[in-house]
Amino acid sequence: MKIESLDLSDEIKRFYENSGILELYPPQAKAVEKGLLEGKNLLAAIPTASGKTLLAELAMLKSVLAGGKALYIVPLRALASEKFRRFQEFSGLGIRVGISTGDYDKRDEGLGINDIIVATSEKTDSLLRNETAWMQEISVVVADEVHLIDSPDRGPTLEVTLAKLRRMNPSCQILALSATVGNADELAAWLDAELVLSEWRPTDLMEGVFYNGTFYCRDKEKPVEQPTKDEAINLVLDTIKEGGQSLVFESSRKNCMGFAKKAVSAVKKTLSKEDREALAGIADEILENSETDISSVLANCVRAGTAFHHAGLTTPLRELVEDGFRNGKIKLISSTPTLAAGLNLPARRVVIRSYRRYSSEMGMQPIPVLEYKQMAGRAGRPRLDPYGEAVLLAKSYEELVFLFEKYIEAGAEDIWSKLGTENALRTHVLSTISNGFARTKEELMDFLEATFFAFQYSNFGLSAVVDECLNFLRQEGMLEKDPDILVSTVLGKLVSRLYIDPLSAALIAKGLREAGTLTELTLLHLICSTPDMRLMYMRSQDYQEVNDYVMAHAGEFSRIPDPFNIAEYEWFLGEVKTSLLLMDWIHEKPENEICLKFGIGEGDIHSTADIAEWIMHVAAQLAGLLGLKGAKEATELEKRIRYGAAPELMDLLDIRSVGRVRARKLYEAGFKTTAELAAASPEQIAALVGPKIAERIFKQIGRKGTAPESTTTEPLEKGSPEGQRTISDF
Ligand SMILES: Nc1ncnc2c1ncn2[C@@H]1O[C@H](COP(=O)(O)OP(=O)(O)OP(=O)(O)O)[C@@H](O)[C@H]1O
Repeated sequence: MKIESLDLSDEIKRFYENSGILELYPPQAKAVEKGLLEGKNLLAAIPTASGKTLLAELAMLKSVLAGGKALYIVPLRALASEKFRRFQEFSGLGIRVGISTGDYDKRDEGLGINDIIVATSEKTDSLLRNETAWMQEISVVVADEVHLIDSPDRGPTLEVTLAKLRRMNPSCQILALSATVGNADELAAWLDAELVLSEWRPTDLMEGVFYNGTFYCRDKEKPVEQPTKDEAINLVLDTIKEGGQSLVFESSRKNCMGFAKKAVSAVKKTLSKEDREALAGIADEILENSETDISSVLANCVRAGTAFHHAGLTTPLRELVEDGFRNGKIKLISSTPTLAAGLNLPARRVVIRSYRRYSSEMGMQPIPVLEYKQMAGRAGRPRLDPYGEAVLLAKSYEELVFLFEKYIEAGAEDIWSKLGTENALRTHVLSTISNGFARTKEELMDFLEATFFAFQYSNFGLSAVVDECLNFLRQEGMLEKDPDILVSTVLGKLVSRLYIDPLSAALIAKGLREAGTLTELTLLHLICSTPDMRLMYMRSQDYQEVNDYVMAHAGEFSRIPDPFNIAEYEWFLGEVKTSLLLMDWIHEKPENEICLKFGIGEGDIHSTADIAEWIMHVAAQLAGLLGLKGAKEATELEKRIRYGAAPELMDLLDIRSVGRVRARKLYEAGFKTTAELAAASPEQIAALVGPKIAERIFKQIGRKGTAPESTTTEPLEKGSPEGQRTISDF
């Protein structure tokens, strides 16, 4: 089906033809036949890189150019940034694109001027809770990676958000993009959507198992040279020899770093002079961006053409590795599965070195087929590779047979709603009531009928869980006591707007009420013991490694007195670790020292600080509303967590491009406030922070006798240690 033949404006057709896209891929053509461009709801359950995003673009563009507004929902902020960058290419069509991330109690009304808005499902939910006006105008909703409805921590928010959006705008078109799942028909039926099921891919995917020097795939047996003792390195070298690159997926950060290091000597020998020069440049940029031991290990790997990629790296470092791989210089990325979650970084060969994952309940378990398919689907760059190869490693013939049966010949599992637990439901019951979607139990059950959970379990058992939630919310003062009506109290509305688990809010209020003197550690412990913070800790990529670390330091951690002495606050060691980590952070301990002490990456410091800042903000708001002690202390701590600095630097830290290190340097040199800075000479400040930063500072604060220029909207220097904040994943 030619782009030319589509029911689209000429300008849209020209846009795609100019980017070399003349013909639709088969699944895209099927979607058009099923009403994609006629406003029909549609679920596309098709493989990675088979054109899902483009399919959604066509519908969004058609609606937007007819006066509509599109909302593109993704699970991760990293993905939001990727899609935002992609959609900015539509500016030539006069289309404005916005990205909504950050604070969850903001309405982001200003974003309403955009035609396409990209947001995470959590942010979308918070915009609904804050009754953002432009949400009523949405004409097309795209739910990307919709199979994540299956995930316990992100799934419930996605399905409730979709239910709310459909309730609010019954006429808006829903486009759900999913990896191949076992029950796509059920998911489509829930969304009243047409279903496009396809296994088609632009690049042939050869899935197989490597055993005893041979790659077994379909009916082929491909011997692979064994220049080293490590089979995975041999596969990487074999790929380089064929002019391709490799992604190697590992089960933990330690293993992915270890593999990248181990492959250095073999991969280095394959590099051309031009590659080495380009790689040296990337390595230097990495070292300019970050001064930790991990980043110097990464720089050394990159110089040799290998790299590792995991959530502990800061965003700038991850982007340098991704760009270096996309432009063909980095030959191997060894990664944890984060990379497979939707990021568009294909490679000729994908090696799944470990198909097991650590689960706290059952130890090492085989990953789901869906997760394997996500990783395997990264094999084969469209238009660049003749094919893609996904390789599982077997140590025995029995394992080879197991892997073929479990992963290659099997279909993906069904996905299941995880909404039916009190932990998942509590926050959504409160927000549904706070936003007026339900004023009685019946109306609440009627609303919940629209969720995927009710569709799969026909509301069985939901009523009992809902009652538990309502009782909890009433006893915590978030709902009016009258059992016949559902009305949020002022506290309930605030908790809903702040986008925090009501249980977290209740624990914070109790802690503020009952704790003794409020020290920094008390307040940090308070927020670290909330379910929202624990979720972040549990979500940390290598829960096993984090847990091992904590247990190894149990002696040290258990000596920390529990500042609360309150029965409900079991002093979990993980919270101790996070509290102590944050204490070091706000006391300006160097990032590398914190990384080494707590066995984490810089990215972890920033994502922990991101969440902690938010929950400390909530603590300040709750203390203010409830008239409890701690509002002032929490407000100050919120800012200290944002910047990782002591109170005296707060004034300087309000200046863009001045982070904790530069602020401390200026302060120690006698420039303690912006006023003292404004009175200084450019030479004095340039001697401390360099001419470029000095210029930026004076642009913002002006110099004695001169007015500051309008606040610069220029982006912070890519990866500058000052103020560069990675963003937590949702
Ligand atoms: N019909 C087409 N003809 C040629 N190229 C296409 C077509 N559709 C998409 N592409 C290109 O293929 C690549 C992958 O497309 P797209 O991002 O839409 O796939 P996807 O399934 O969303 O990928 P991912 O699973 O990584 O999100 C993009 O570079 C896109 O420009």
